Amino acid sequence: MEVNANCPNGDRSRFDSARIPDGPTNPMVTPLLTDLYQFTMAYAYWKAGKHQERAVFDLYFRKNPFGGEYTIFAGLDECIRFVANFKFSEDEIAFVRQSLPGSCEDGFCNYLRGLDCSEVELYAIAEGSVVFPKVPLLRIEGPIAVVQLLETPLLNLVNYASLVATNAARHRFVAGKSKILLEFGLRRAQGPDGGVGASKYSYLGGFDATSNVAAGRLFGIPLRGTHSHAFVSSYMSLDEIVDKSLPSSDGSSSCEDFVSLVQTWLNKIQWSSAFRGIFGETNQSELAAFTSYALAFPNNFLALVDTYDVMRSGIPNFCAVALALNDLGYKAMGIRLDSGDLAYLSGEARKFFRAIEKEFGVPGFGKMSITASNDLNEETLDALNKQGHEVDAFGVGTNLVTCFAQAALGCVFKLVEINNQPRIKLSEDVSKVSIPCKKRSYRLYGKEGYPLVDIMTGENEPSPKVGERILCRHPFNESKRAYVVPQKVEELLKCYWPGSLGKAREELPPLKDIRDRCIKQLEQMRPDHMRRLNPTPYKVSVSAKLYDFIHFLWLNEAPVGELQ
Ligand SMILES: Nc1ncnc2c1ncn2[C@@H]1O[C@H](COP(=O)(O)OP(=O)(O)OP(=O)(O)O)[C@@H](O)[C@H]1O
Ligand SMILES: O=P(O)(O)OC[C@H]1O[C@H](OP(=O)(O)OP(=O)(O)O)[C@H](O)[C@@H]1O
Ligand SMILES: O=C(O)c1cccnc1
Ligand SMILES: [Mg+2]
Repeated sequence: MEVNANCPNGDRSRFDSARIPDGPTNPMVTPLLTDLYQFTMAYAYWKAGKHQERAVFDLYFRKNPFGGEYTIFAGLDECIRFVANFKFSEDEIAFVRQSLPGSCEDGFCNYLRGLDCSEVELYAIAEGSVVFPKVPLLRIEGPIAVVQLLETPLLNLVNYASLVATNAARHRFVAGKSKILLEFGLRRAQGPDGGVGASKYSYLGGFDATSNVAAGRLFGIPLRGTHSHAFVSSYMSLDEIVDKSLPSSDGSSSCEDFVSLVQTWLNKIQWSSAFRGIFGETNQSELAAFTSYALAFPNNFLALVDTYDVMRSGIPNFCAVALALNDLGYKAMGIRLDSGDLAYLSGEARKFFRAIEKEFGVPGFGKMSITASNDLNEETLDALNKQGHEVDAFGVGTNLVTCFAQAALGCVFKLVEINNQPRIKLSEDVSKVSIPCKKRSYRLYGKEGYPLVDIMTGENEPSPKVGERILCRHPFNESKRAYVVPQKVEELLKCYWPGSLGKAREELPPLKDIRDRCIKQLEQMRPDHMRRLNPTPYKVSVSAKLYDFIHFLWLNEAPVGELQ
């Protein structure tokens, strides 16, 4: 048995045989990363001798983000790493002691000293799943005081992760499967954790790569990048290039003056009848920058072409360098556009590349990759699609990582049972009434293979069966109900942390597998749930028995008003 050195409890045999996960990626994620009121409540539970009472909490959200009808669940891996390694240090205990209002008894410090999550069980939907409002993403059971302490960190680990994964999935949906999506947001992200989290969860949600080197190292996300305007404008002239030699790609020969070869090609393009009148003199400092970059990366030459003038300078300069590389057996990668009308410029660039292919007989030159960036978001991607464009890859930063279109997901953590007694939270706003009881949830699939409905049942109800008709009821609206004969039934909540129970525990899959799951699940959804404009809400329901129980409890708990 392989166990992590940070095992939260000296007695490792108390944990199940699966490996204890490493601690959270961010070392800031400690038991103190919670709200003060969780500690004051824990103290009060302890003082009242109530801290060991067995509680069940659900973590769920109430409304899908970005005006859509689906959400991607992300952050589970970090939640389990946190729970598995939950343990207070002496320093932390001392800080809690001094932070609690009034005096704190020694007994509470001793209690914190022995505290871990060995008595906690955590059930969850698989990370990367498509999920819907009101259905618990996590169900956490355990002694009320410790589970209460977990509320804020678990919400913190799930909320942004799921929001940005959903944002990424939505960008992927608009861009289409065939496009490359690059996450470029680190410089604009909400601090270091925002940046690293954005890279991780954008990849999970369907992006192909990130520019964030730390995220590449931490999570194995493919790294991609181009160069910036500073690189282009840092060059003054071709004279700056001292070492001009470049061996051919197969090493059989060497070009002693690559700069001259580039200039020869630029002349050829300039004087060819196909390009006459399109451009005159190009910017020579830009040509120097491109040439220099090609000398450094002959196999990966990609140029940012909008520093001076895309069509009159950037594109012809790029083509001259690419053709010179081609002479030596190298294939240039392409260009990046970072300003202007990206539909128009990508179309013009494509025409230019095709004309080069034809004029100089270079097969494949017309298919040169075009990357676009600059304040992209779902709307601009959609607008570009409608106009028609020739972009192969999109670099998306600010709007993706800051989730500019919606700041937070709004997951909540609600007590649904204590000491086997179901609890409900009432609200004037029906959508905010919690669904009581320790529950199971299932996804029911229809004839066409699409998920039809998610249904929650009481813990001890029999599970829905394939081919057996079941009544699915809207949790709060009496008139909304439907019979479903499922063709496939998938139980959603699986045990990811059994505490010291001997139960089997779900493995935490690698990020790449979580991403694959996300992509596959999104492809399985009925298209009308996915469309951007007025998508159809997915049905979330409860069993007839749970429906009756919710309404019984509601009436029981709600005081009857008196009219005067
Ligand atoms: N064809 C298009 N349709 C819709 N939006 C587009 C199109 N092309 C570009 N955009 C978007 O329009 C905005 C253009 O940005 P902006 O007005 O700042 O000018 P710019 O060309 O980027 O100039 P700058 O050199 O200052 O960056 C960006 O958000 C970009 O994503
Ligand atoms: O626009 P975003 O989606 O955030 O994508 C990342 C941007 O960051 C870089 O430039 P930066 O914004 O630093 O400078 P610039 O816009 O002035 O080129 C890059 O050239 C992109 O434009
Ligand atoms: O590699 C790039 O082109 C890049 C990286 C980060 C931000 N903008 C662009
Ligand atoms: Mg910009």
